[in-house]
This record gives sequence, structure tokens and C-alpha cells, in this order.
Amino acid sequence: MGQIEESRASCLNTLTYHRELLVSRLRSVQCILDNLLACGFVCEEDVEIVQRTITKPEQVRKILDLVQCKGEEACEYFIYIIYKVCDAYIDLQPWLKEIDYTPSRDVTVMTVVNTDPISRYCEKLRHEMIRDTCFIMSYGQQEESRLEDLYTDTLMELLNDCNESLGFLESLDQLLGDHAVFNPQGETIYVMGDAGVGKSILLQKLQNLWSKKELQTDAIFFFKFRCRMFSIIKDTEQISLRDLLFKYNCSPDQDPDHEVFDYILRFPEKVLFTFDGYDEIQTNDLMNVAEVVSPEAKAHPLQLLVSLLCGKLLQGSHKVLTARTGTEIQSRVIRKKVALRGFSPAHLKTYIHLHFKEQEHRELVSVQLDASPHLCGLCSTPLFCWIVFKSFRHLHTMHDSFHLPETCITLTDIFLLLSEVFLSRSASPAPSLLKKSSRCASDTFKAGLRPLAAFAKLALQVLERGSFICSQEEISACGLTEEDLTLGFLRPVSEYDASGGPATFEVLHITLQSFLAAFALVLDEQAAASSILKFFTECSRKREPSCLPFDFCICGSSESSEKHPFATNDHLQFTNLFLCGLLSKAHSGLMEHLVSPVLLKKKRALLKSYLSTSVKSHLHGLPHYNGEEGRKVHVLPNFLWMLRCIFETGSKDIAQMTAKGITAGLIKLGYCNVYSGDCTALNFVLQHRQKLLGLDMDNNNISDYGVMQLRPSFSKMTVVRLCVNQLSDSSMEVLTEELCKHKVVEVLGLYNNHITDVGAKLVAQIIETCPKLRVLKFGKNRITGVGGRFLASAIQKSTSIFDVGMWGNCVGDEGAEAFAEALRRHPSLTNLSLAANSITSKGGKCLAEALKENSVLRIFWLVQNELTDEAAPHFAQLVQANTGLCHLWLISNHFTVDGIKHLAAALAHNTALKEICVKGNKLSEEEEKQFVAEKRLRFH
Ligand SMILES: Nc1ncnc2c1ncn2[C@@H]1O[C@H](COP(=O)(O)OP(=O)(O)OP(=O)(O)O)[C@@H](O)[C@H]1O
Repeated sequence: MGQIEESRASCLNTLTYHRELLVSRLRSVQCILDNLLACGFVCEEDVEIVQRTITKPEQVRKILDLVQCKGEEACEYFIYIIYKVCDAYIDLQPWLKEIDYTPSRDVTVMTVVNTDPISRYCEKLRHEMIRDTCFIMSYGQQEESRLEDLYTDTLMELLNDCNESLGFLESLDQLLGDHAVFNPQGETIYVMGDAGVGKSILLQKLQNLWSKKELQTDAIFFFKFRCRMFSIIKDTEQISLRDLLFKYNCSPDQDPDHEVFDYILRFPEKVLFTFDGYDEIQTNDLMNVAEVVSPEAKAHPLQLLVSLLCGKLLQGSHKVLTARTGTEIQSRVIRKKVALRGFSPAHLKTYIHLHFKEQEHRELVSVQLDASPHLCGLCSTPLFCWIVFKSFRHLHTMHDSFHLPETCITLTDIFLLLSEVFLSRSASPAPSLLKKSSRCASDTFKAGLRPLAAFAKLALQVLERGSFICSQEEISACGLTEEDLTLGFLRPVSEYDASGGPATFEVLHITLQSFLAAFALVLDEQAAASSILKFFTECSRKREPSCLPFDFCICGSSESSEKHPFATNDHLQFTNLFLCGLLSKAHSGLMEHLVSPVLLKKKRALLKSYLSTSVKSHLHGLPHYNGEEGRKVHVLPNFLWMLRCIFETGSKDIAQMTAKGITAGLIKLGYCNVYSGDCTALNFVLQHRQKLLGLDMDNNNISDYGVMQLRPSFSKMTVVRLCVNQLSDSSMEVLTEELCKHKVVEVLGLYNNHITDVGAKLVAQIIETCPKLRVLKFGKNRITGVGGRFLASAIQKSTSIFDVGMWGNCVGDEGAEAFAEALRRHPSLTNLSLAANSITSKGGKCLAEALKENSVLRIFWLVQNELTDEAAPHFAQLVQANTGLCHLWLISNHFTVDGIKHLAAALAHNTALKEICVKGNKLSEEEEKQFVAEKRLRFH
């Protein structure tokens, strides 16, 4: 009791003693008053008196006077409020620590209600965010799926500023963390990915986790924006940062003193922003928009956006920005970069499980997918996967016999399926009545032609004026009724208009808008037939972006945004692609029901002739250069779009002509954002190739499905470069079968994939069987000593191989010993890297001993291993043996000055060695200096 008394007495004293500090730091007066009133420590009149006082410090003084005169209990309760509502009294938390405050048992039974505007606002934000994010955007308007029921992880690859892979994110929490930050000054986390890969859904998941307090972050405010909104606002409209935050998200209630905004300005690090779809901003020169530095100033929302991204406004706030791949963004603002790569095979399995509740459906779909790697490739893009699954479910429910198309389904097929689902919904009263009826797609399209044509016309109109949004008037002008809107092609949008203006709509997905626009071009019987080519012309006018990794980062130049306002023109490319699909022979059966066959034929001929001419001129104009592997050509992303279009047309003639037109011996498609679905298109062309060809597809996203699609083309491939492509052992099975059958491969690049010892055994088979194989790049996989043994033993038997890269595996001493055996008197190997392979002195000794008998090896990399001075005498003997070795790389091992002395002494007996690099070993700067005379011993 005595102790409690003492602590109570100390609360009163504490308030007196720290009065000045409390007066200057206590801000949220209302919450204190509300609680004091609720507990009866003050009365209504007291509250009024305090509220009548004008300045905040005066109000605090009054409250302090009141509680102090009410006694110790009131004083302790006063401190307890500050302790409990820590968000609102963040400035006083250090003070509580300083006075070592712990609430007494008596006070903890008292209730404290958080009526602070900041906390209330955070609650409101979370509440609204939960409401806005718990469902995945409804495509059919009738059905909605809960995000948590359907969200499936996707591959999230971390990239550096030159777009080189830094591995994969394991969870969404890591997105906001410091891992893989390459520019600490930048404040924006940049998430990029192709159409439909799940950028918006990823943000939605992030928002949903935050709203449920399940995201690891200190952010207590979360503002979400869709970028297309920024350019929809009139040029003349000027708004303040406060309006941007509060009008376009939610606004604080009962905050007469603007405490929420003040708090945001004071603690920007508590704020998290997401900006979705930066590519959708329609402005000519986004990079040169004038920045705003004052939070009070009014400016166009785009200026506010750019200023937020650059950290001129709310510096220190967290920002996640998404955009389509290829969108140009100033690298100085980017903190870290993540590329979304869609569903992996394991993710796809999970998604099947989540999507289909019925076991029968799950099994049917799995069987059909297993039979078609091409379909799996397409389904690695979540949007396409969703459409395929949704169509399957709908059509399977309606018609007993529905199966997914078996061979070579195209993107056009996928969007036709979606349209059929939409149209059939309106036509069919209840699925059960129709069950077992046979499906007739052309009947569904014929019956739905009026609304379909109207939606298509609308989509084209909107696309032509470079927009994604349409008004109610435009909708009516196209002849669409309220009932048509329920079909599912459009959805209402509210977030663009803060003032509650008339309703606007958007097509459910931009890619669907492109599809509908293409449909309109085909259906149009009024315009000249040649108008189908308008977007081709537009795309070819645009500056061709480069595939090179570093070019992507160089931006900010005004020339990049030429005539067309969009940052990328993917949506136009997609329109062209769908046009090719709709005009293909494969779809003529359907299209002839919808448009006059004569006109259709005319349009098809026009398209074919255009494609032929442009493929020819494209291939002709590509820059060729001579490299080690012969005459090369580095193709540009436009070439990829051409391949996609050719595949959609299904025209063997054009494919043949393209295959013939490739005059170079090697095509480089590195960093071109090729995904697994594209490999079918590539194969469609390459299968017509007679001559041998090298294919460099390093740094793409083709996965095992892509390799399966390329299977027939491997017969002609001399160079197979598939580095950084997420390949697993199953790809090695395909490669081994094909390459060993045809035996023409000379270069095999498999660096940085997910290959294990199982795959290494298969690759060993390739080395043994292919007599022309010269180069093997196999670094950064998951090879241990076991796999190392297979490879070394195969290399031992090869007489052609001269360059082997094994950097960054884990072959250890077991692998080192095997490689030592292989190297002893090996006839051809001149360059070997066993860097970063956990090799200790034991393995190092074996290697050095064996190499004494090898007179062919010129470059030997043992960087980043665990060699110590114990191995030094053996390497010294190797050096002394003067075998012909020119470069010995021993960087970042554990040699000390004693070990290096051995090497230095041995160099005196060697004439062939150009250098031994020993940087990053265990020598001080002073110790390194004693070797300055030996120029070939390099520490830098
Ligand atoms: N992680 C995921 N889990 C489940 N479904 C997903 C996921 N990601 C995407 N989807 C499905 O794919 C559809 C399209 O995804 P989303 O709109 O996020 O693509 P996007 O990358 O933003 O495309 P765009 O660049 O064309 O706007 C979603 O509506 C959803 O049905």
C-alpha cells in the first residue's frame, strides 16, 4: 500500500516537474479531455473552459491544472492515457521511458478510449481498405471472389539497376524491406511486369494485409492510387497534397485542427503509398513535370505524383509503384526493383486447387494442362489463367462435353472464350436446363453480335483517343443498354472523381479492351479495309526500345515519349496481335458468321501482305555484327511482337519466310522479356528453318514450359543459351534428349537456373555425347559434389570442350577432387571456373597437384573459396611447374602473408603466368606492400 501511495504521489510530482515538456509536446488534447470526462475526473464545464482557450499550450496548461487539483488518481490516469494511446502521443513516448513509467494495478482497470483524430483516421483507413480489397475485381459483375480465397503467390524476382537478377522474394513482407536495395537514396519500390501478370493484385494483397495489420511495416497510413486517375484530371485543375490524400482516399472525421495532415507531414515515414499502372499515365513528358516542394502549394495532381515519387514531398514515405515492363522511369528515384514473373508450375497447381472447389474439375483441368505445356505457358500469366479456368468452369457446367482446346490455343482463343462466356450468360436462363446441350460458339456470337459489336466499337473509340475510361454518354451513343452492361465487359469506376461527378466506366482489363478494339476493326464494314493496319503503323513509328539491360535504366530524355502519349504501347501491340488472330484461317469459320466473307478475305489478304513486307524489312534492317560465335543479330522487342503476330495468324507461309529471312547464324533475344508462351511462337517460325542457328535467350522468363515448346527447334541449334530463365531439371530432360539426338550443339548456357544434381547428370550426358560442345555455362545452379562428379567425369571424356563455368555452385572438395582428375592431362579445356564452390585447401591441393600435369589450361578461377595457407605451397609448386597457365584467380580466399610469400617466390620461376589475383585475402595494407616488386601478383 505504501508503495502505491508513493507512486501516486510521484505522478502528481511528475506532472509538476515535467510541466514545461508536457505543455510543449502534448498535441491531441481532445482525446485526453474525452477520457477524463468519461471517467468523471472533469465535468462538461471543465471541458468547455479548456476548449474555449485558444492555443494548444494554454489548453494543456489548463488540463494539467485541472488534473493536479483533482488529485493523484487523476494525475496517474492522465499519464495512463498517454501511455495507452501511444500512436497519438508518439512525441511523449520517449518521456514515458525516461520517467520509467509503468501503470499501477489500480489504473489498469480503468478504461481508455482512443478518440484521437489520428488513430481514428487510421482505423477509418484500415476499415475502408478492408472493404475495398477483400474481393478480386469482378469480371462478370454477378460473381466476386474473395481475395484470400484466390490469391496465389507469384514469382517476384529482385533485379539490380542493370536488370540483373538478385534472386526471388520469399514473401510480400520482403517487398518493403531493405533486402536488394541498390539505391538507398531512392524512395520508390518499382514493381514491373507484363500485361496481366498480377501487378494490381499484388498491390491489392499488400493493401489487404496492411488493413488487417498483417503486413510487417511501421506505416500507419496507406494511400492507394491508380495512376490513370492522374492524367484524367483536367490540366487546369490544381489541388493540394492534402486534397490528393484525403479526397481521393478517405478524409479524416472531426479533425478541426488538421492534426492528421500535420502528423503526416511530421512523420512521413509512417506513410505507405501504392501507385498502380504508371504506364497508363497519358502525358507527353512526365519526367519534366515541374516538381512541387511545398505541401501547402496547389498543383496538378501529376506534379504531386512526381514530387512524391522523387521525395520532394513527404520525403521518407514508402512508395510502391507498378508499371508494365519497358516503362521508363528515372533510375534515381528507384530504391529497388522487382519483376513479376507470373505463376511457377507449383503456383499453378495451388491456383488450380483454389480456383476449383470440385475435385472433378481439378482433375480434369490438371490432366488437360499436363498434356499441353503450351497452355501451361500461357497460364503462367495469371490473367490468362483466370480466363481459361473461368471459361472452363462456365462452359463445362453448361455443356457436359466441354474440354479446353487441345493443341496450340492462342491468346485470341482465350479472349474469344471469355467473350463467349459473357455472351452466353445473357443468352442462357439457367445452366441446369442447358446441361448436355452441345456447345455452338458461333451461335452464341451470332446471338450476341449486337452488344459485342457495340462494346467493340466503344473500346476502339476509347483506345483511339488514348484513354481507358468512357462516360455514360459514350456508352449510350454506341447503342449499349443498361442490360448490356451486366454482361461483364465494363465496370464502373468511382475513384477518379473526388467530387462525385457522373459515372464513368472502364473495360475490365486493358488487354480485353485491346481485344475488343481488334474485333471492331474486323467487324467494321464502313471504314476502308486498310484501316485495320492503323495501329501497326502507329507502333512502327514509335521509338524501338532496346533489349539491352542497361538501356532500360537510362531515361528521362524527352525524346522517349514522342508522339504517342503512353509510356509503352503494349495495348496497341495487343490489338494488332488479336487482329491477326481474328483474321486467321483458324477463326474464319466463326468470323464468317459475323462479317461478310468477302470483306473478311480482303482484310486477311491485306494483313498478310503487310506482315510479310514488314517482317522482311525488319529482318533486313536489323544490325548484324560478328562475334566469337559467328554472325550475330540482336533482335529488338518489336521482333518478339512480330513472332507473336505470326503465330496468331497461323500462317505457315509467313513463318517460313521469316525463318528464311534470318540470315545471321545467331539470334540474340537476351533481356527481351520472352515468357514461356512466346516459345510456341518462336518454335512456330524456327521449325521452318533449314539451316543451323544459334539462339541466345539469356535473361528471360521462359521456364520449363518454354523449353518444352522449343523442343522441335533444338535439332538445329548450335548455340543454346538459356541462362537466367528459371529452368529446372525437367528442362534438362528435354535438352538432353534433343541435343544428344542431333549432336550439333556447340555452346550450352544454363547459368543461374534451378538445376540440381539430377539435371547435372543429364548435362553430363550431353557433354559426353555431343562432340562439338565447346562451352558450358553452368554457374549459379544447385550442383553439389555429386553433380560435380558427373560433370567432371564427362568433361574428362570430351575432347571438344574448352570453357566450363561452374561459378556459384556447391561442389566442395568432392567436386574439386573430381575436377582435378578430369583436368590431369585434359586435351582441350583452357578456361575453368570453380569460383564460389566451398572448396577448402584439401580440394585446392588436389586441383593444384593435378594441374601440374596439364599444359592446356590457361585461365583458372578459384575466387571466393575457402583456401588457406595450407594450400599455398601446392599452388606455388603449380606456378613453379610453368605449365602454360596464364591467369590464376585466387581472390577472396583465406591466404595470409605467409601463403602469398610462397606464391611470390614461385613466380620467379614462371614465364607464362601473366597474373595471380589475390585481392581480398587476409593481408593488411602494410603486408601487401612488401609484394609491390612482383607486378604479376595483383592485389587490386
Ligand atoms: N496473385 C494472383 N493470384 C490469383 N489471381 C491473380 C493473381 N494475380 C493476378 N490474378 C488474376 O489475373 C487478373 C489480372 O491481374 P492484374 O490486373 O493484377 O494484372 P496486371 O499485371 O495489373 O495487368 P495490366 O498491366 O494489364 O494492368 C486478376 O484480375 C486476377 O483474376
